Amino acid sequence: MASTESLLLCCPFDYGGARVSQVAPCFGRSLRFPIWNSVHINTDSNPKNYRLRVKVQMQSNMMMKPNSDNKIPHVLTVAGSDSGGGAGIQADLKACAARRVYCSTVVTAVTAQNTVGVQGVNIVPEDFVAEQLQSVLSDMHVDVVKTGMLPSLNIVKVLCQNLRKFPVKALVVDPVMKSTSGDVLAGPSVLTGFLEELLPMTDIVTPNIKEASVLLGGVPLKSVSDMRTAAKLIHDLGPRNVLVKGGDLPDSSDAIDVFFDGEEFYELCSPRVNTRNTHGTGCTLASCISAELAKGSSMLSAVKTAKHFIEVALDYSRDMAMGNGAQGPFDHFLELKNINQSSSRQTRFNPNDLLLYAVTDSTMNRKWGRSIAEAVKAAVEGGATIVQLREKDAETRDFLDAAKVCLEICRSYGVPLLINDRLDVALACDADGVHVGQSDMPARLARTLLGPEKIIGVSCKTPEQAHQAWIDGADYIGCGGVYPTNTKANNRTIGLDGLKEVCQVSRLPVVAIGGIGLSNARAVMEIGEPNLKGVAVVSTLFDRECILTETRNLHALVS
Ligand SMILES: Cc1ncc(COP(=O)(O)OP(=O)(O)O)c(N)n1
Ligand SMILES: Cc1ncsc1CCOP(=O)(O)O
Ligand SMILES: [Mg+2]
Repeated sequence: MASTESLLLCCPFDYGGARVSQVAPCFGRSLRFPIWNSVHINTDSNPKNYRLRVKVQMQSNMMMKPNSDNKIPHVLTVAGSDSGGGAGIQADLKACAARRVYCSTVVTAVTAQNTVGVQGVNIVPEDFVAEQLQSVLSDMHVDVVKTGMLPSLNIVKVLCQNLRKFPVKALVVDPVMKSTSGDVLAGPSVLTGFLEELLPMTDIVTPNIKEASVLLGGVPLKSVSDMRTAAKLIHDLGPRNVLVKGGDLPDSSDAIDVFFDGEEFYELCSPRVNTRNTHGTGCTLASCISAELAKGSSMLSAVKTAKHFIEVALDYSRDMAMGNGAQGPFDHFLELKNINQSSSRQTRFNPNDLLLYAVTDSTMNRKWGRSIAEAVKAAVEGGATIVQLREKDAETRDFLDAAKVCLEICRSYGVPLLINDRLDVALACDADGVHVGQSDMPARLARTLLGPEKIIGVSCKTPEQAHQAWIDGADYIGCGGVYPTNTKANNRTIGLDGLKEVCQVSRLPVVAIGGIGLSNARAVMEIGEPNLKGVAVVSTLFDRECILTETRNLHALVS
């Protein structure tokens, strides 16, 4: 059995698709929770019973990092305490810690609560809420204030006074009115405070469909179309952005949230996770949005990251057993995996990185007598903006060694490095992500195994595949082959029309691939689809004498 600092993994292990069940000592039960640091592969004689021994260390990646102004990103949560630890202040603290942001707390109420329901509420007098606000805001630099349970009108007023006195970068309002168990946490008088004072100061408000209905005087919300209307009407109440959460919408296999920024609507869609452990999702989502804003993200990107974090956390915790009630808490700390603080990629995926996507090929490198690392170095020096190691015939160990060297090179240029097909190699070397095709590891599983931060690209030839890639949590689509190519055998060509069709339905950024070179790259980039972000090329860079020159030439053409 595993000790407190090591986990024993016993799994049928297949390099194309690692299936993992893991004994997690902290919970004393099985949990899917990919925490990788170092992996010792002990190949015994029975290939079905390979054993991976995984040592887990608390890593420096759990530390907070200062923003460009040299200040630690800081969220102040103004919310109620949940004695059960699943929601409220406790969820906010865990969410911010998981997103590596400092979190201070102003407690507005103390609830006696568990997985069954709310047994009691003790409201903190408004003077003492004011005292807590004064203590924090007068002393510490706070980037974002996030509100949860605001149980009295006077508390709302005290909060608004303090926000006027101590302005912050953003105000995130989770208009908590009922607990997950249905108990009332804020009565109708509070609504007046929301409508008259708080919402006009708010940067984003995150109601679920019941809360959206209350904010709008009781109109029922039954469809995504109703959610869009509600988002618009709530926006008219003053907040700059609105996220109406559709998790409770009946008859939907996906969790669809509607985001409205005053100009555009976005339907943010993720698969519904089948679990009882959803207590605290609203608090966590708002806290994650706050944390990302505190780190400097744009609003839409903060919302997307937060939504993805929730999806992955719910998925990891779907079987967790805590309490006897109908709704359990989930585990926020899914991210204790090995990211070396000093050298890891620090920002989330930037679609503009797809501009000039260099994909390596071992046959071409052999032909020209160079190592993978030499080829990668020349490509990034020439201006490649992202690199994929596509080493179809490499031995695992050689591939891993080469990947580590290439990762160092790419990191020193700030260029993301992805691994083609091989999640095991990507995990083992802590690459920035993977690219998978339609017959490789499904993107959804890749997301579960790699966690929310890694980049996942999926090959798509059709609009249906593009839609699925979005649902599965991919970051971008590789679309092709656009033109005929000798690099990938038996690969159907879709032409510029096929590329256009995929771009038009894709909610993800797209990179075109297949037969692209100096003669046609401009035509590809000029198809006029805003989400086509770049070209991915193999032979045009790597089946040439001078990779550096070819990359420079292509870079000049596409930028
Ligand atoms: C950027 C990019 N797009 C598409 C592919 C093709 O991936 P896949 O369909 O899995 O085929 P293989 O590369 O594995 O042969 C890609 N590699 N990169
Ligand atoms: C990997 C891949 N996927 C679709 S086409 C292709 C090969 C692209 O290679 P090239 O740029 O040499 O045509
Ligand atoms: Mg593949």
